[in-house]
Amino acid sequence: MSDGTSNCTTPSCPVGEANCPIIAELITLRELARTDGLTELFNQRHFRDALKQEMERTQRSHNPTSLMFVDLDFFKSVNDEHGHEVGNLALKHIAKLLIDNLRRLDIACRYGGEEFVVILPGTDLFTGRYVAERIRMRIQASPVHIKGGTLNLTASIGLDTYRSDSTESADEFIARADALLYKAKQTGRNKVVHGTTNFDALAQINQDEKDALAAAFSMPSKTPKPAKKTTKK
Ligand SMILES: Nc1nc2c(ncn2[C@@H]2O[C@H](COP(=O)(O)OP(=O)(O)OP(=O)(O)O)[C@@H](O)[C@H]2O)c(=O)[nH]1
Repeated sequence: MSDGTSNCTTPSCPVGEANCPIIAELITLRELARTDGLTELFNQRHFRDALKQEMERTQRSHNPTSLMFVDLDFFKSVNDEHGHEVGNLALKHIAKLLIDNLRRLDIACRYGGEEFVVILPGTDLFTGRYVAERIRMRIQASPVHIKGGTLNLTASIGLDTYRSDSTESADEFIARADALLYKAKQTGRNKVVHGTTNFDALAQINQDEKDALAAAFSMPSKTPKPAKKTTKK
């Protein structure tokens, strides 16, 4: 996971002390200011800064940036049925699952409540769809272990991509991805709803490349072949 510090300078001690306690405290404070206390993911404030930075990078490099909103389904009932502490445990479980299933350079944040947001640098919509679908499936397949049993969770995901020909602001990009999450909620939950793109480019990706991509994300790339029948002797 990216530490998102590429545009931050490390403060140095004005009198050159090697283990300066003030600088150590400054660094800790800076970490706290951008971290969500419960999940230890980045907080919304850091998310906005990081997103702007990645959008600028897209403009310079022409590499797209994808944005994924992940919102747990019916989370209120988790709190209502099991209590706030179990709800907190579930949020921490999801944070860890995100970290475990993303690249180091992806930027996972807690947007607020039971809503998470992930910036996927250098990721087009096609690849983003694999990532989002994998996250959705992993959440569904990874129950939270609680006292006396397990707790099954699902999430709805909205996904969209910012390209170098886009002229929108960070707020507009956020609103676009968030609207897709809303659509996922409205149309049944536990699903990924993504933006539209010119998928003509995808026609240029051959099946081998699609298979490699699918394998990297542990996703089926094509309809599985029917299993061969075995004849019992
Ligand atoms: N345990 C815990 N619960 C939280 C926290 N932040 C928000 N919540 C709860 O998350 C729940 C969100 O409920 P809703 O906004 O109704 O969403 P939902 O029940 O997930 O329904 P949908 O999103 O429509 O599927 C509320 O009960 C909040 O109290 C937190 O830090 N800890």
